[in-house]
Amino acid sequence: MQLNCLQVTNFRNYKAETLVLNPRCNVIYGQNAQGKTNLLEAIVYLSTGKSPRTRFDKEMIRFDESFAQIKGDVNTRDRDFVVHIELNHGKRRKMWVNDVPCKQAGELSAVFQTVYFCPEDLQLIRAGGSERRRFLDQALCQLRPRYASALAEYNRLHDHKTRILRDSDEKPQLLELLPEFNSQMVHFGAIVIHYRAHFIDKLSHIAAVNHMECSGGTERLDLHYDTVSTVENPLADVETIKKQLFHHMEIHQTAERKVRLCLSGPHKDDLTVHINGQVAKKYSSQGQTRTAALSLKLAERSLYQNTTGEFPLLLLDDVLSELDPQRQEFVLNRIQDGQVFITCCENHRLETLLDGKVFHVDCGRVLG
Ligand SMILES: Nc1ncnc2c1ncn2[C@@H]1O[C@H](COP(=O)(O)OP(=O)(O)OP(=O)(O)O)[C@@H](O)[C@H]1O
Repeated sequence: MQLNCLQVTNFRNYKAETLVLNPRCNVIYGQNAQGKTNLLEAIVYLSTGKSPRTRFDKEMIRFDESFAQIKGDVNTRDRDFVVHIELNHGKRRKMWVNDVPCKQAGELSAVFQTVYFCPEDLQLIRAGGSERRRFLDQALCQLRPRYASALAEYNRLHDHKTRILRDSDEKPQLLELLPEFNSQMVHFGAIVIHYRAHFIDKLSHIAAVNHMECSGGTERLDLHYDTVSTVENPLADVETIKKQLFHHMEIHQTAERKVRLCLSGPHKDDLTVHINGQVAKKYSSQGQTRTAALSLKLAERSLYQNTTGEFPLLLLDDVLSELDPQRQEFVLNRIQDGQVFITCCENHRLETLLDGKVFHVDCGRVLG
């Protein structure tokens, strides 16, 4: 899969730019704050309908402009697609694939997929469970449309149930709706757990191999899926998970009403990471954290390739300069296939190493 051409209009600090891209490697270089990450953000947004940096679409519209557009010419499964998104202040965004309007962002991921890696991804190992859930969700939503719709439905129900519990003093009659909410949440929650478990199962094997190799054969990486305690085997079929999830909700009903919070369901899931038997979040060094985050992201990329037969676009935002020579070598060896985008502050040896094209970015202009 490859992005042949990217057009941005009024996107972040870009007025109107068109980049004709290399099928292998595209190096985007420039001083700080010139617009390198903005271009990667545009590509991620085009493939997922989500920005890796903000929840608010309006932030991506150029200051003092009323709209922004991103357009990409994509080739995948030997077919050409034009993916197009328009953002407008005060209006819903619009998305098209080959001029056909899209209802959901998942329709974009059906055309092309991206794996984005930036220095903040160290938080994947260091931060709380929400960062790792975000990683799982972002990866699975691109890979499995059924997961994306089950998750959206689950989140909608969860928000609604949270409001009912929160406002239960003022509107106690709404508590009568909870059994219906619980049964719906169990239905969609079981699908979410099922997909997460299978994804982590496959990811853990590839990530462990990556980590072992990247650490020079000295470190063992283990991933473990932590979900609702009554779910005995998250790899089981959806019906079995449903029953066990339902049991958990039942035994937490009274407590939920008391603390007015949703205490049961996969919204509290986590992916625990161990390095040589120790919890990475607590004990890993900077280097181990970087290696583990890298191993996970590159495993995500391999998994896409195993599932779809094509490599997703790999976007490396200012990460190589943060890595020591051994890890740089590891990354560069791993990305000899598929299309890659790399941002950096200097036009260094990458172009020759990976046989690609270099774009110099300066004040929101692409100088070629
Ligand atoms: N909506 C917007 N309209 C106009 N300019 C914006 C908008 N959002 C961000 N910018 C500008 O974009 C620039 C940052 O771009 P970006 O994050 O791509 O930089 P970068 O080249 O990746 O820098 P660094 O190397 O420091 O990471 C800033 O100057 C910021 O003010």
